Parts: sequence; structure tokens; C-alpha cells
Amino acid sequence: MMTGFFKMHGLGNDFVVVDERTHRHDLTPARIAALCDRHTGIGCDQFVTLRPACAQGADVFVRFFNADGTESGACGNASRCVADLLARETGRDSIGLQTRAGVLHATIVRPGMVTVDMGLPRQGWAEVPLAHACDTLHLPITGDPAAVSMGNPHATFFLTAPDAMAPEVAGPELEHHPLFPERANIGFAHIAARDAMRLRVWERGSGLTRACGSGACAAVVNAVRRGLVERTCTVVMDGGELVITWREDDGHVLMTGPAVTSFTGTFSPEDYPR
Ligand SMILES: N[C@@H](CCC[C@H](N)C(=O)O)C(=O)O
Repeated sequence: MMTGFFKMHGLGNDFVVVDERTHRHDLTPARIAALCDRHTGIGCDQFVTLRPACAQGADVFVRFFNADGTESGACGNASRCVADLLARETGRDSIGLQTRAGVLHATIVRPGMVTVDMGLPRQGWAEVPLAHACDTLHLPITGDPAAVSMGNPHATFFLTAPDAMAPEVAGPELEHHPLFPERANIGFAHIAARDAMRLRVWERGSGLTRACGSGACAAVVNAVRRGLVERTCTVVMDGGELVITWREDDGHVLMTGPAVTSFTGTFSPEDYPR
């Protein structure tokens, strides 16, 4: 039986989205990893499945998988893409996304431009999670990164020059640092102004991507905690820009940026190893 998919991206962070609301498709972690392979599969940074929602206020239950087949609680760029998809399906401009990290509310700013309320950042060491108690604003790792969870674990390094650290060199080891029991996404940020930063992210389970939405939220939260930027900040990544606001009144983080459908297609799950 053929499975339909949407190929989507947010700032070049790309996804295969499979709708399982009416029919499950036997998508094991190994099969997802094979489908994510850019040479022998469809190719994408993350694989996303949609199932019926069971939480109040949610239109759909969204699951995010990395290219290695592991699951993550959050994916900012894919959240915008799924909201855009559902908005076009329903004709509404407000969509509730149930994720493993909670229900996120998305608003369509205009066609193809979406704001997602990514909720509260988790700043406690056990919430990130870290392997032992320590100050999440100054991790005991060379380079002095800060950590926070946006529903998934992030560490952010603040660089003195844009290319002071190369994500593809430092990222793989840091992702597996013993301080991160669930591994971590590693951000490399350079503050350009009080309202702008440059960011590259080595993503857990997917490697260097062109943009990371949750990583951008984490970088702004960590930069605000360190007094480096204002609460609204433009994050410039290889694939383009996101505007992130860490709202003062309720502590929620809002992420605004594009969502694009590249093409649709079909595949046969049985053609990929289970
Ligand atoms: N690209 C994402 C994050 C995807 C999940 C991440 N690699 C993890 O394992 O937590 C984004 O846009 O947030």
C-alpha cells in the first residue's frame, strides 16, 4: 500500500510529513531513518507524523523524528509547517498542535508565515535534562555554554567571533557529552546587536541543519538570561531568519517565520527495512 507524504521546509530545515489520522503506516525507527536518507530514501532532516489529537484545544497530535530515527519532544520549524498545512486544510488561522511537550498554539500571520507559541522554556537542570545538578546558565563545559529545554534539550555557546567554533567539528562530541543524558542540540551563537544574533545549530540526531526553530528560541532565552539581547531578537541562520520573542508577562516564547510545501509524493513502506 502506498503512503502519501508532504515534503516541507522552514528556512531549509526540511521535513517529510505523513498523515496518519485515518490510517497507520508501520513506520518503525529504522524505516524512518531509511526514509530520511538523502541518497537512498526521500531525504530530510526530520520525519513528522500526524495522528488524531486527544488533548483539549488541539487539532492534531504531531510527532517529530530525527534523521537517525530517534524521537524529539519539539521541533519549531516543523511545528510552523504542520500549522500551515492544517490551516490550509481547515481554512482557520489558529491551530492547536498536541506534541509530547504539550499543546502549542499557532497563528497564521499571512499565508506561509506562522507564529507558534512554543510555551515556557524549562530552565532547571533536571528539566533540560542534565546528568547532575549545576547552574544551567554556566555549564561546566569548556566554552561556557548555557542550557535550556524548549521541549527538547539545548545548549548554546556564545562566540566572540561568528566562526570561532565550527559546529560540524565541535557538534558531534558535544551532542554526546556526558552532561547530557538524552544528548543535546548544540547552538553556536554570535551576538550582532541587542536585537540580532547569528546562529548555527548542530542538531541531535540530524547533524548540522540550515535552521533550527527550537534552537533559535533556546539561544534567545539563554542570551536574555545573560543580559546579551532584548526580549525580541532576530535570529539569522544559514537558511534565513526567525523573529523570537520571550514574552515578559507570561514567560512564553513566540517564534515567527515561514513554512513552505515543496512537493507531495508517495512511497511504499515495504521498500524500506523494518
Ligand atoms: N529542527 C528542529 C529540532 C528537531 C529536533 C532536534 N534535533 C532534537 O532532537 O531535539 C527545530 O526546528 O526545532
